[in-house]
Amino acid sequence: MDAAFQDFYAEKFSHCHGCGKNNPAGHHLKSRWDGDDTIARFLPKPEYSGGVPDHVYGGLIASLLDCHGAASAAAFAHRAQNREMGSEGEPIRYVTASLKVDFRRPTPMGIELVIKGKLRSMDERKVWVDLTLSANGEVCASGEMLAVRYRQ
Ligand SMILES: CCCCC/C=C\C/C=C\C/C=C\C/C=C\CCCC(=O)SCCNC(=O)CCNC(=O)[C@H](O)C(C)(C)COP(=O)(O)OP(=O)(O)OC[C@H]1O[C@@H](n2cnc3c(N)ncnc32)[C@H](O)[C@@H]1OP(=O)(O)O
Repeated sequence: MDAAFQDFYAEKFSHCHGCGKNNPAGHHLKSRWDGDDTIARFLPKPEYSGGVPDHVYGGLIASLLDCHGAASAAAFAHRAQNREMGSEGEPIRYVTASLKVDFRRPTPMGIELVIKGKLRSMDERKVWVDLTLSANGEVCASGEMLAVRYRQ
């Protein structure tokens, strides 16, 4: 499988609980291109249940949207410069400044979740990403993210 966007994060920035490869207890979310959009797949472990065992905890859903959205923002910004993540030159890094999540229906446990990102708009320093999290082809949560380019 192609490398994921997160595989190109510098070692020192790879400790995120949601997506850092250097966090042994983390989720290791992996985001990739899906045409002009982005996609990640994730199967939650049973301990991430919500109020009932067969529904996923909302905090995990927000976390997946957060990590996928921030990685997608970086990828969209690279493509806008006709580059790919990991290409030569200074990496373009984004952090989440704002994330809105709408929980539309309970997210079932035991089913691979599909997280998608779509570029809404971009300016010099900000990227707005529309997000969805689906199970069995049904959107269970949607989100809107503002990611801001990280200056350090
Ligand atoms: C800071 C945490 C660092 C952690 C990550 C480290 C490095 C990142 C590097 C690479 C990425 C690689 C790995 C990342 C791993 C996981 C990522 C997963 C996603 C996350 O989990 S990431 C953690 C949660 N995330 C934060 O921990 C951010 C805390 N925060 C800040 O560090 C600052 O807040 C920052 C940098 C966002 C901006 O600060 P700043 O001083 O550089 O710039 P400024 O405030 O001027 O904002 C510039 C323009 O954005 C507008 N703006 C800002 N915030 C807004 C909001 N909430 N709503 C609407 N507009 C907003 C302003 O209004 C202005 O707009 P305008 O230019 O038009 O006036």
